[in-house]
Amino acid sequence: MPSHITPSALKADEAGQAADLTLWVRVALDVPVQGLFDYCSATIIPVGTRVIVPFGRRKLVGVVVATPAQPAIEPRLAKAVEEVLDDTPPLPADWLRLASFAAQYYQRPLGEVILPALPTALRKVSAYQGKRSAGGPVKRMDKRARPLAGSVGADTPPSLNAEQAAAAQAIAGQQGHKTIMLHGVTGSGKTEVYLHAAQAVLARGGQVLFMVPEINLTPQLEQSLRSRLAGIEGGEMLAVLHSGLSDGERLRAWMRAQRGEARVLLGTRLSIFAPLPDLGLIIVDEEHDASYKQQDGLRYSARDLAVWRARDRNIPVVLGSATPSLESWNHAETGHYQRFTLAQRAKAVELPSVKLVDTRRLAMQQGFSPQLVKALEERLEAGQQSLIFLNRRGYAPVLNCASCGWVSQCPRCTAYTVLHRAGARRNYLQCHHCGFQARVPHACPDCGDQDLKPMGRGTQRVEEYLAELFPSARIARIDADSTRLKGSAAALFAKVHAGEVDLLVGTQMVAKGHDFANLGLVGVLNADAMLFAQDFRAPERLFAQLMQVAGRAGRHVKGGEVIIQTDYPEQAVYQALLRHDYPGFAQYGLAERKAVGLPPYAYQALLTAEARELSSALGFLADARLLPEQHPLDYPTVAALTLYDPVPLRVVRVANIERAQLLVESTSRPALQAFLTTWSHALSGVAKAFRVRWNLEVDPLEI
Ligand SMILES: Nc1ncnc2c1ncn2[C@@H]1O[C@H](COP(=O)(O)OP(=O)(O)OP(=O)(O)O)[C@@H](O)[C@H]1O
Ligand SMILES: [Zn+2]
Repeated sequence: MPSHITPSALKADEAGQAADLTLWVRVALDVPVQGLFDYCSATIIPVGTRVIVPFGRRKLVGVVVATPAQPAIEPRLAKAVEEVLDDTPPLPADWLRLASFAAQYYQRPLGEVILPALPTALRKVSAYQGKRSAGGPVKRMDKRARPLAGSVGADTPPSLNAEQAAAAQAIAGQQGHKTIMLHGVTGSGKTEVYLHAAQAVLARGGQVLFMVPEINLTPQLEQSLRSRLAGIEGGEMLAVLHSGLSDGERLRAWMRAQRGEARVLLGTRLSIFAPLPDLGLIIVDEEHDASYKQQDGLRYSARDLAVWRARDRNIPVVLGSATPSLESWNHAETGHYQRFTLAQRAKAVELPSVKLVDTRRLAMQQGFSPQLVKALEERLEAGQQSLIFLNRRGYAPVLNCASCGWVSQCPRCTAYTVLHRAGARRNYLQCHHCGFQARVPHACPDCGDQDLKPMGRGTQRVEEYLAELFPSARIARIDADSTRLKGSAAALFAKVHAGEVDLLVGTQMVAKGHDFANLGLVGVLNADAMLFAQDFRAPERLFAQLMQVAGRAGRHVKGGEVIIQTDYPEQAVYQALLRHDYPGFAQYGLAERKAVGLPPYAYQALLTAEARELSSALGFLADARLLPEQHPLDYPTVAALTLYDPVPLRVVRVANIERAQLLVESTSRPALQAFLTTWSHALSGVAKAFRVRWNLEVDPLEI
C-alpha cells in the first residue's frame, strides 16, 4: 500500500460515482485566522489524519478534526484535499480533546495549537512533496533506524523508607483519576517514589509521561531511568523529548511514543502534547517551576494541562516538589489534591543548616562576607565542594563612569547593557533583553574620562575573584554563557560529579535537581534583588529558588551548610528558610494573597500590546477595555470582573518596541473564560486601528 493516497487518483478510478460520493473534512491549519476550513475528499479520511490542502496560493499541512455531513461553505467553492498523509496513525481522540481544551482555555485558534505541537517534519509540505521527500520523513526515519543503545546495566534500587513506600503504594494503586501532591524536602528521594509508581504502571501495560522543567536536568534522570528500566525490559522503552533535540531526534521520540514503543516518555513541557495511546500515569517533577509555562505562542502551563489530561483519561497525576506552587498547595489544603509528605532526607544525612549573614554593617570584599570566605576555606580544606549561587550572569550588570555618572545603556531597550568578559581580552557589553552587543568604550562617551568601572557583579566576576582568593582551587562556572554550545552543560556537570571541581559558581541552572555527592556548602549572593521585585509572586519564587539551591548542600556528606547574605534577615522568606519551613511560608503567603484577593483566590488574564509608539500600545489597551461598555450584551459576565488600567511594562522598551499591559481579574473562572472568549475575538478588529501586536495570556505567571 502506498504511504499516502492521492485522492484525485482514486477519484479518476471511480469516475462517474464521484459526484454522489463527495465527503467533507474539517481541517485545522496553522494560520492566524480563527476557525476551521472545509475541504472535499473522495475517500474517507479518519479524524486525526494529517492532510495536505491548498490554502490561498499555498499548500499547507493540516489535521482533520471533524468529518461533517455538510460543509460550512458553499460546496462548489470547496477545494479538494490534495494528499492524505497516512505515514503516522491518526492523532488519537484524546490527543485532539487535549488540543481543543488548550485552544479554548488559552484562547487560541485550534490550528495554532495542533500544528505547532507536531514535530516539524510532520507539518511541512516540503517533507512530503518535492525532490528530496522520498516517501516522507517517517519512512526515511524508519529506513535509517538503527537499534537503540540499550546496554545499560540494571541497578539495584534502594528499599524505600516508610514515607516513600506509603506514597509509592498510593500512586501505584490508584487506578482512576486523582491528583497526588508529593511534597518532599530536598533529597527526600522523590525520584525513587516516581520510579516505583512508574514500574507498577508499566507492569500493567500503561505508558508513563515523566515531565521535568529543564533539559539540563534530564541527563542524570535519564541515566537512572534507563538503568532502572533495564531491569524490566531492556531499557529501550524510554524516549526523551525536549526542545534541544534535532528535528530528526524529535520526530523519532514522538513516533516511538505514538506507536507505543516508548513506554516511558521523559520530557520538558512540550512533551505534554505527545500522543501516548496507553498513558497510565503522568509525573510532573518540580511542579512549581516556571519553565512549565510556555512564554510565547500558545502560553500554556504544561503542569495545568497535565492535570487536565489525567482527569480526561481518568488516570493519576503526581505533582512533586519541595516547594509546591501556592496554587497547588491550596488545592492540597482544601482536599482537592491528595498530599503525601516526605519530611526526611532519604540518606542518613540531616538537612543543611541555614545561616543568615546580616550584611548591613559588614565590610564586604567583592560581595563576599568574611563568614562566607571562611566557610569556603574550611570546605576546601575538608576536600568538599562548594557552590556559590548568584542569579546574574555576565561580569557586571552595568559599566559606569566615575566622574560624570554615565552608565552603559542599550540603545534599543530601557535597560543597561551588561559587561561580559570572555577570555583575557574579549570584553564586550551586551543587552540581556534584546541581545544587542557593543565594544567596551575606552573612555566615557559623555565626558571622555577613562575611569570606567564595572558596577555590581555577575557570575564571571565572582569566578574571577574566587580564583584570586583561592589560586589552587579548581573553579567552574555554569550559566547560560558557559553552556551555550550543545553538550557543554552536560560536560560541565559531569566534571562536577566526577569531583574535578572544588568551587562551582552558577545561576539558577545549578539550583535544580542535581544530586551532587560531595557538595558541602552553598553560599547565596545578592538574594535581596529578588525580594523586592514588583511581581506578587517574587517572594514565592525566591523561597522556592533558595530552598532548591540550599537543597544541593550536604546531600551525601554530613554537616551541610547554607549561607545566605542579606540586608533583610528579618523578612518572612528568610525566616522560613532558616527553619526549612515550607508549610509555614505557604500559610503566610496564602493568607497574604487571600487578604488582597490574588491567585489562587482570583483568576487572571493579561493582555499585552507591543507597538513602535507607547501611545499606540496604551491606546489599543484603552479601547480594548471599553469594549464591554460599548457592547454590554456581548459581555454578560463583565460585572464579575475587574479590568485594570493599562500600564507600561517595567522594562517598557525592548528592541525599539514599546510594551504595555492590561490585567483582567475575576474570582470566577467561568466568568473570566466567558469574557475572554468574546473579547479575544473582538481584539483583532481594535488592533488594526493601532498597528499593535497583542497577546492574551491566561493565568500569567509574571505581571
Ligand atoms: N530509600 C532510600 N534509601 C537510600 N537512599 C535513597 C533512598 N531513596 C532515595 N535515595 C537516594 O537519596 C538521594 C536523593 O534522592 P532524590 O534525588 O530522589 O531526592 P529528591 O527528593 O528528588 O530531591 P530534590 O528535590 O532535591 O531533587 C539520591 O541519591 C537517591 O538515590
Ligand atoms: Zn536591548
